[in-house]
Amino acid sequence: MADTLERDRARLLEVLTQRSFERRRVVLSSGKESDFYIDCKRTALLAEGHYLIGRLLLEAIRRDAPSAVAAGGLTLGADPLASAVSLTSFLEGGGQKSLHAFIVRKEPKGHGTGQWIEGLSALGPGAPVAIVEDVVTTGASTLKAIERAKLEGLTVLGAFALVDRLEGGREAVEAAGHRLTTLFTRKDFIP
Ligand SMILES: O=P(O)(O)OC[C@H]1O[C@H](OP(=O)(O)OP(=O)(O)O)[C@H](O)[C@@H]1O
Ligand SMILES: O=C(O)c1cc(=O)[nH]c(=O)[nH]1
Repeated sequence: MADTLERDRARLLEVLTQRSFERRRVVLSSGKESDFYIDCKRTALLAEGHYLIGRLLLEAIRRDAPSAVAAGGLTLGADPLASAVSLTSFLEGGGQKSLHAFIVRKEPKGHGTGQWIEGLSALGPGAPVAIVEDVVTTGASTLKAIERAKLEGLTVLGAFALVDRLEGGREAVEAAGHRLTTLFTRKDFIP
């Protein structure tokens, strides 16, 4: 099992490097400029990437937040991650141990239900959840998901991201009292 997870981790890094990592000038979500970008969606929306992300994020959640009953995060980056974790948990045994997925909107839905979180109705009040994220830069998006989940009555056990760009996001999330687990850091892409 440990061997296959290690192999999956190496393969996910290979796919992210080939498909998602680019050296180019970009403006980031925070408004900061950077000379590289990691578009994790390109990997997460590939069949193989979706599979690998599901396996590896679920394993991290089971290890660091074993009582989580759901995984979700801020749309859009987190959407395929939450889906992958949820599907994988069902395929790996289903039943009581599977994790539901949820999606935190950036703005509340402007009509209909007006809700902030899709998938909330499947979760009871105070339900323990894991926040998932693709890239952590300043940590603002992760914190937005955490704060909204808490405001909607969920209990946040921790955040789980694919890549930590090592630009202060971990410190911000931890300063707010939350644990952050990441599969990779910028050093895996720029040694
Ligand atoms: O740690 P931060 O400084 O918040 O930056 C990281 C966030 O930025 C990106 O999302 P983006 O805002 O580009 O939105 P998208 O997922 O809808 O593309 C990425 O998916 C993270 O959520
Ligand atoms: O900070 C961001 O906006 C950001 C950085 C990055 O490498 N990838 C991404 O999707 N967003």
